Amino acid sequence: MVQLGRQVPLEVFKTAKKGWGVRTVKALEPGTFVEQYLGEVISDKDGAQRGKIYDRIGISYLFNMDIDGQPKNVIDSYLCGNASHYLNHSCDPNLVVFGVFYDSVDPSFHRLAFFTKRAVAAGEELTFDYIGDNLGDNAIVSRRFPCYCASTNCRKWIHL
Ligand SMILES: C[S@@+](CC[C@H](N)C(=O)[O-])C[C@H]1O[C@@H](n2cnc3c(N)ncnc32)[C@H](O)[C@@H]1O
Repeated sequence: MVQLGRQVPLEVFKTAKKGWGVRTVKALEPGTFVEQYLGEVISDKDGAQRGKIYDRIGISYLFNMDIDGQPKNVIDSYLCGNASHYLNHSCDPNLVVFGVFYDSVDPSFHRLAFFTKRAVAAGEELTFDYIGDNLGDNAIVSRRFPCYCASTNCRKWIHL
């Protein structure tokens, strides 16, 4: 069983073009639990309202909890959260996010847990795909902005 409270040492750092980001202090094996996305849990309706405000300031910390295509709650880490608040997008990410039922079986109140999808070197930036592979099409509810992930398969724009 994954202990969601046990975290690997992370460091928030200033990236060249993406604002703040998160890197791992230690090398990580594939499949390592890294962190969960924490914040205020709000309805998808309230999330849409806040999304409009965040669009105006050009940054968003909303994470859609949709795991089955049905409207669900949204996690907003703008005011409270943990280091995952600073995780940036990559088109070739080293993290994957899963909906995890940990202390509730209510389908609206699962946790969002990040795991490594490959081996990660110490000091490497941790990223996930904002478009989402396990969590429907809108991992973070927002807008469109140019992608600076610099991976060889970069899609150039992030459409949220
Ligand atoms: C959840 S925040 C991530 C932390 C953010 N870098 C910061 O400084 O607070 C999401 C925002 O980070 C920026 N961002 C994340 N990934 C990016 C990327 N690959 N290219 C450009 N900007 C990115 C965008 O401004 C996006 O709205």
